[in-house]
Amino acid sequence: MAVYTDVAADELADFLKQYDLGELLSYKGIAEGVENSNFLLHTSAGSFILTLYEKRVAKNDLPFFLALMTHLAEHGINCPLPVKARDGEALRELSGRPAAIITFLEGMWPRKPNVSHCAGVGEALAKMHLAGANFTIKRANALSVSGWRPLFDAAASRADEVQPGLRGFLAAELDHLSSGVWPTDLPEGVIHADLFNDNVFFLGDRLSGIIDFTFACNDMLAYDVAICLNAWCFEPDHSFNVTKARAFLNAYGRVRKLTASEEAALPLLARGAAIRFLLTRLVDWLNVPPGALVKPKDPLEYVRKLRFHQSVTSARDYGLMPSGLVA
Ligand SMILES: Nc1ncnc2c1ncn2[C@@H]1O[C@H](COP(=O)(O)OP(=O)(O)OP(=O)(O)O)[C@@H](O)[C@H]1O
Ligand SMILES: N[C@@H](CCO)C(=O)O
Repeated sequence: MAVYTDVAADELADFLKQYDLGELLSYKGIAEGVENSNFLLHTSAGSFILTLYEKRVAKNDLPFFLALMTHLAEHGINCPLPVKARDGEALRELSGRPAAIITFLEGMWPRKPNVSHCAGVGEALAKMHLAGANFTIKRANALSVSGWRPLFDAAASRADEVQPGLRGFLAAELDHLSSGVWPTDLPEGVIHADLFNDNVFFLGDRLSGIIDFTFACNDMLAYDVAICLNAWCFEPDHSFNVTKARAFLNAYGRVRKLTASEEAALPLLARGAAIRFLLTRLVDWLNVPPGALVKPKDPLEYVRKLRFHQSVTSARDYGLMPSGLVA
């Protein structure tokens, strides 16, 4: 998260009068993250996170995110719970933004993910996919293939300022991914769609919870797997770590086995996931709002990752044995 919209102390104290959360003791903006404005609140009832939803979040989608967290928590996934105000509603408005308070989750996100973290994420992702199976509200993925072209159009004219040749590289990849190759017949369900290391908390080596459902949607389950390969299985120098990928995929497969079609589609899905994050990062890199407390993420990291996936010929390169045999 970040802070794009500031909240004054008296405004926040007034806002909290709508809840049974006691008295506001202290609060501070959270600089981490890039999407929404977030505050850590300490009240006489405990610690909470206040989110003001910003640019990429459509207000109509908020009931989906809030209901999903409740559903997942009821189905054994450790994630924050929306806090309802006295009128029974969790979704409100503050400083002109849609806003919600969620419960605080203990733990730390891993700054340097290791193989054991990757295995933990694989298991948790598969459990989340199973837990989401009977969630009835639907939300299409606004950042799938048809959502990438507008991002490209918004950044194209300045892309070469970030890296010479980037515009042509992105255009060629987008043309490929939108030429009819993108899978349409893989198993679908609720996906997190942003399960990066800063959205997974650990207590020691044990995964303690998952946060940040603001990109969650219905899409191919294997696309979520591909997002995690990008987010968890590369080193700081952006080289691919097949040991981490194998640990992640095997742990996922022990809970929910990937089908042969899902395995075969992984290289393509990983390319799609890489361009999705490359494009949102590029747009954000070129458009930092003046005065915002935010550190934009490096888009070029995803150029390297995308080039790697372009060189992959089968899921074996990600450490999977043929037909899902555990390595
Ligand atoms: N429920 C929670 N419990 C404890 N800490 C939280 C919780 N929600 C958010 N945080 C803190 O706020 C930070 C940013 O949160 P979050 O990832 O939801 O923001 P974001 O703007 O959507 O970020 P991004 O999409 O870039 O990951 C987290 O890394 C964590 O430190
Ligand atoms: N997790 C994303 C930011 C939120 O979409 C990234 O690292 O680019």
